[in-house]
This record gives sequence, structure tokens and C-alpha cells, in this order.
Amino acid sequence: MNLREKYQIPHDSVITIAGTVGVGKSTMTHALADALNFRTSLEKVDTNPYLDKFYADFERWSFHLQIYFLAERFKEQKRIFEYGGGFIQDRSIYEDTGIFAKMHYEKGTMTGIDYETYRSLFEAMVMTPYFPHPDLLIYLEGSFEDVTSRIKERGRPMEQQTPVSYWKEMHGRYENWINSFNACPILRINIADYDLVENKGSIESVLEKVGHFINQSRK
Ligand SMILES: Nc1ncnc2c1ncn2[C@@H]1O[C@H](COP(=O)(O)OP(=O)(O)O)[C@@H](O)[C@H]1O
Ligand SMILES: Nc1ncnc2c1ncn2[C@H]1C[C@H](O)[C@@H](COP(=O)(O)O)O1
Repeated sequence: MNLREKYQIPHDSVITIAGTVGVGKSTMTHALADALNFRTSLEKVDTNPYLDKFYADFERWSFHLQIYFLAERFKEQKRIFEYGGGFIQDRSIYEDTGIFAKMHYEKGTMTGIDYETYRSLFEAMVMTPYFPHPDLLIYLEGSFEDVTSRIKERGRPMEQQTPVSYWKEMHGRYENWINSFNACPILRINIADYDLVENKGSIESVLEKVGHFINQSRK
């Protein structure tokens, strides 16, 4: 019996991993996909043509970047739909609008006109048959100190040059956002409770919770 069968996780499940920058989404995405023999839908950083520019000048590039991410995520959403599920997705589309676009608008680094254009496009795209909600959103949470030390350890230059206040603002917004999120079932996992780097076997405790949650919510 494989791990997917052991924990009774349906083969067509779509699980999305949410959480602030550096919390461990990509690591969790790979670990879950390997354990379940699922496909991954990854957020590609290296090939993003706007990300470096955006970090150097938020005001100039925030709208371009949001449109780029929206297009990328929508293409991924279509791919997941066409395969009929069986995916682990690195970051949800809900975070683009609920965290990033909103934060840049409210902090004055995206204009009101751009924000409204972005939101209306988002709403038009999300309200289509390509957009079934995920079966489960795994929310990774951790202390601000743990998360910032992971950002440092990973060492992406553009993130090192970003003021700590940006990550602090984002960390606070994530807590508020998840407390009112209701588009699909949520499983909250604290990063202090597992360690996929030192102990690969700790994925089993996550799988057990995932199986339980998905089966409860599909009933
Ligand atoms: N469970 C873990 N234990 C220890 N370090 C981790 C763990 N998960 C991720 N990391 C490390 O934290 C950093 C950020 O992880 P990553 O998966 O890239 O985060 P995200 O995709 O959320 O930005 C990486 O250096 C990664 O090796
Ligand atoms: N929608 C977004 N707006 C601005 N920046 C974003 C958005 N989505 C991701 N990002 C940034 C944050 C990180 O620097 C990289 C990758 O995110 P990660 O959480 O490390 O996977 O892209």
C-alpha cells in the first residue's frame, strides 16, 4: 500500500500550500508531491521577468508583476483542471490579491486605478469553470524570527536588500488574512512542529492530517 492509499487521500485531490515568503512552501510542495506521487505546480522565481525590477522599485513595477503572476497562476490552474487534479500547488492565487496586491495598494506602491483594474481582472478570471477551489489549503505558519532567518539562509539577493519592515508587514497581514479565509478548508501547520530538511519522515504526520481533513470535508 502506498502512502496516498495509507492515508486515504483521493488521487484527484488539489492541495495548495499557503504562507508568507520563506516559510517553507516549496519544500513542503516537493515533499508532499513525492510522497503522494502527485504533480507539482510551482511558483517559478528564476524565470520571472519582473521580480528583480519589482524589488528595486515597487511603485514602477507592482502592477506589471501582479498581472504576470495572475497570468502564470491562471495557466497553472488550467493545467491542473485539464489533468483532473492530483496536484500540490506552491502558493494559492488567493494570496496574490488578498496579501500582495492589497498590501501594495494600501501602502501606496500601487495606484488605486491599477488596483481596481487588477481586481476586476482577477474576479473575471476566477469566476470561470477552470477555477474549482482546492480540496485543501495547507497554511504554514511560523514566528517572524524563524521566517526571516529562512529568508536570510536562502539568500535570494533581491530579498536580502528588502527592508525587514516589508517582511514584518507581510507576516502580520498573513495572520489576519488566514483568520478570515473561507474559500476552501484550511489545515494550519506550525513550522516548529516538523522538519522536512532534517527528518524526511516527518511528512507522514502531515499526510495523516491531510487525509483526515480531505475526507471530512468531502463527506
Ligand atoms: N522544514 C524545514 N526545516 C528547516 N528548513 C526549512 C524547512 N522548510 C524549508 N526550509 C528552508 O527555508 C528556506 C525557505 O524555504 P522555501 O521552501 O523556499 O520557502 P517558500 O517557498 O515558502 O518561500 C529554504 O532555505 C529551505 O531549505
Ligand atoms: N503576487 C505577488 N506579488 C509580489 N510578490 C510576490 C507575489 N507572489 C510571490 N511574490 C514574491 C515573493 C518572493 O520574493 C517570490 C517567491 O515567493 P515565495 O514565497 O518565496 O515562494 O515572489
